[in-house]
Amino acid sequence: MEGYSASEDAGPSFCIGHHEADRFIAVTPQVIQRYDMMTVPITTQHFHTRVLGLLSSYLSNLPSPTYDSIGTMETTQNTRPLTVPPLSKLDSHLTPNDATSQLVGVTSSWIDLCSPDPLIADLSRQVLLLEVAYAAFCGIGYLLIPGPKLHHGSLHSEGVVYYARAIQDALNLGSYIQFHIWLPMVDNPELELDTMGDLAPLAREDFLQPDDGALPKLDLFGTWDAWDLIRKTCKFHARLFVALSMPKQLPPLFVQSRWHSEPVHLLTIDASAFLKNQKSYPVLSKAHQALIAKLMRLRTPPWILLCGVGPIPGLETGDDTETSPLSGQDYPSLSQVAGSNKKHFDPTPHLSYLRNLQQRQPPRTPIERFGTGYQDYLQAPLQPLTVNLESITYEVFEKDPIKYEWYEKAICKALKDWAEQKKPTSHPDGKVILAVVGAGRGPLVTRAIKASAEAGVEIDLWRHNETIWDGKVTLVQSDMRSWKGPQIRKQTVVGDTENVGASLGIQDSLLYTPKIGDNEPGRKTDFCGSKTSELSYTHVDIVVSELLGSFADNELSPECLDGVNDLINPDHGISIPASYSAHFTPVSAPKLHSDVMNQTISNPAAPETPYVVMLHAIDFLSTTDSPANADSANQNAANRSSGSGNITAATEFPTPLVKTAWSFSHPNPNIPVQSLSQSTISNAHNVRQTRLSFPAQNRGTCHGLAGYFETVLYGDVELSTNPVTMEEKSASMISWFPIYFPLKTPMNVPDNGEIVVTMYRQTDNRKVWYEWMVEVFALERTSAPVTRVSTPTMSGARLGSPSAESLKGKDNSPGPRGVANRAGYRRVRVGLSELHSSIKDGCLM
Ligand SMILES: C[S@@+](CC[C@H](N)C(=O)[O-])C[C@H]1O[C@@H](n2cnc3c(N)ncnc32)[C@H](O)[C@@H]1O
Repeated sequence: MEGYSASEDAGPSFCIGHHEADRFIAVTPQVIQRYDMMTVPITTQHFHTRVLGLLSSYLSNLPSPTYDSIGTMETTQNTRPLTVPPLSKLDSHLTPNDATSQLVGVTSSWIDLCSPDPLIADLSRQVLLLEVAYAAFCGIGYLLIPGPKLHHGSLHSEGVVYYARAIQDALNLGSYIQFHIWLPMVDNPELELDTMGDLAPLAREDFLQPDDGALPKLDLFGTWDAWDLIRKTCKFHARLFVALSMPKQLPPLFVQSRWHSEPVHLLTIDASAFLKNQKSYPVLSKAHQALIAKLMRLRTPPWILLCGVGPIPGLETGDDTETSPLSGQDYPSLSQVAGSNKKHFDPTPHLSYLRNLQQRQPPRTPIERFGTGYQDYLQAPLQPLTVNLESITYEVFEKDPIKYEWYEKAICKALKDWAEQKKPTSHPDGKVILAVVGAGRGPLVTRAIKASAEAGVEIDLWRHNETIWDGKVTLVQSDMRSWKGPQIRKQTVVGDTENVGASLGIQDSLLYTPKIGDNEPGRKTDFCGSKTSELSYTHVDIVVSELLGSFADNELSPECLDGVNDLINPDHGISIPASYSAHFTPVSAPKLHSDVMNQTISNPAAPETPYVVMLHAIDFLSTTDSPANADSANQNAANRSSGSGNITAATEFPTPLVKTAWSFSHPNPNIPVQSLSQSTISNAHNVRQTRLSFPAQNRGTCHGLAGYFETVLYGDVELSTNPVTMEEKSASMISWFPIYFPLKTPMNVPDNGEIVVTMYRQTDNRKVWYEWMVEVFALERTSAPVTRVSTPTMSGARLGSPSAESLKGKDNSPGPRGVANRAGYRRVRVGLSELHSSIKDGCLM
């Protein structure tokens, strides 16, 4: 944008904390030192030992579990409550003090809320709740809760519901505390190790399932699944967040993008995730840097917790060496090191690295700067035909660095073509008659005048006339749908009595009357008082409009332009835009879902309202990249490179599969003749419907649809908000945020599933609204896989294995031509949403 310099953009600031698994000292403001915050265990080793002792003596007196007469083991006999007594003085170092606001409390990791043994699970629950209650008493505002244990012998993820239920209790107990569930990015059973003193191995054999010998596998979405269950059980609680642990080897980008859509408020980075540069300083790989950069651009950027990076200098080691952290573009710059005769010793190199990384964050893009504070913020749609926009709103529109440029380019091209093709104009003088309809404060008029000068083609411009336009423009103040068109003078005599309004086809009172001194010499007299000429209606050669909404037609551009359709020169007339189309793709959007649910309390129409929203924390459920190939290849490359430098495209999240719902073109030769016997004008020709299928490579939850638009202004001049084409067609355009169609109830999507969306644009001739419905399908094998490759059933797909790659739909094919027809498989519908309708908040015509 003009006048913008990257240096003005402070970029995101990093809040960095220190975590030590066994911190023995009481944390005071002096201890925190150069960090922004610090973790502290709620209870001590003393408490741990006390609970283990209690359990041990209890178990030694407990007979082996037995089934009762009905055949259940969940009896009082087996689950007799063992009560953990309240915390004593030695059980916690924590006391309310001045540092409390900078502390993140950590609950015990040795408990096992998911244990299949009800005794262990209940004991764990008691420990957690005692700790939460004590943290609340001390005024702790943030808690880090170790995530659920997912593997118990051959049982997998069985106890997560118990864990979730305990978290729900904890949320009620610590009513001012923000809870962060600490999770690895993927479920890697090999890394889920029990350590000395853990309760998990104490689960009684009787409650475990016999080992089936099958080795548990790495599950890329295993921990996300657990999180999904926890937050659903807790009804998307507003104080429940993710603390995400960043491993040394990052998972594929499609897993990263899933976490990016979740409320990750803490990002933990272990010392082991760092690489060493040539000078043995800790640095992060490019892939890690890229993920951090993306997370830091979220509406609520996560705090970073450095784990296991050594003790706090001077306090936990007795070493109080103080050296200012290194800084520079390339951390740590070799020249800095080489050129310095002072020996650097940095006691907190990981922290210095992150501070330096913060300074190297790329400047925000124009749309990010423009949309600050609007990320993932739901905005109610406009009523453009019934509510007048305020000047400030226009001022915001007019800041767009691309839209007006592109309109000028399109008008210029259209004028040049007109002249080159020697097309007759609607004006007797040969001027091209151009009307800007819906001109707002007139920026498109200014652009039309510039385009005319640039193309060297004279125009007769209809809109409004102010001094800056040098009287070149004719203003008509009316709804464009009641305008009868421009008028030209014919060389015959007209009577004095003819009034201006009649000549323009609208009421006099709606006309702009130039003040004395306005640059319109004799215009009024000329216009109606000439005795030598007569005014008659003529056509418009080029109609320029910008009536587009985030979903192209949602602000009723089709209906408005229908109103001027007959005014356009029938032989050569042009509309800029010539056409526009609506596009969408299914998304996981947990934050938007919970916001919509909150709004539903006061507004029952909320879950059936399409919202304008700057989408950030979302994950595309259907993508065009092959997760198995492209992503992991990119990922490996990105993981290998280290140090500083630019973050490359190899770290981009997968490209969404965005399909076209429908389109509109202008002028429209197919508007049916309206019946004179009807009091209202039929709008049936602007109804649309579509049914589109989206292969979903990975399991997830569909919360709604992300909608976009594309428009052809003229020739190859196009605007787009579609994330797939925006960069190529109109990068940096800021005028439109996407649209979001919510689902009342989120829908689970299985791995290799398919999402089919049916959508309508409806009208009752008074308003326009949308209806949408989502179906989810799983693929079920009906016979042995077919190895022969035969005719593709959909573009980009082959018969045979229903791998994510083969499920990709690059075309716009709807459900019936989607994955269903693959030999050896059939589609099984596993989910069906209700038919959502925005009729209550429909756009008034
Ligand atoms: C999105 S704004 C665009 C304003 C300006 N052309 C620009 O690009 O900055 C659309 C404008 O069209 C006007 N508008 C919408 N429907 C109209 C109609 N039926 N007749 C006249 N003006 C209309 C609105 O009031 C608004 O000023």
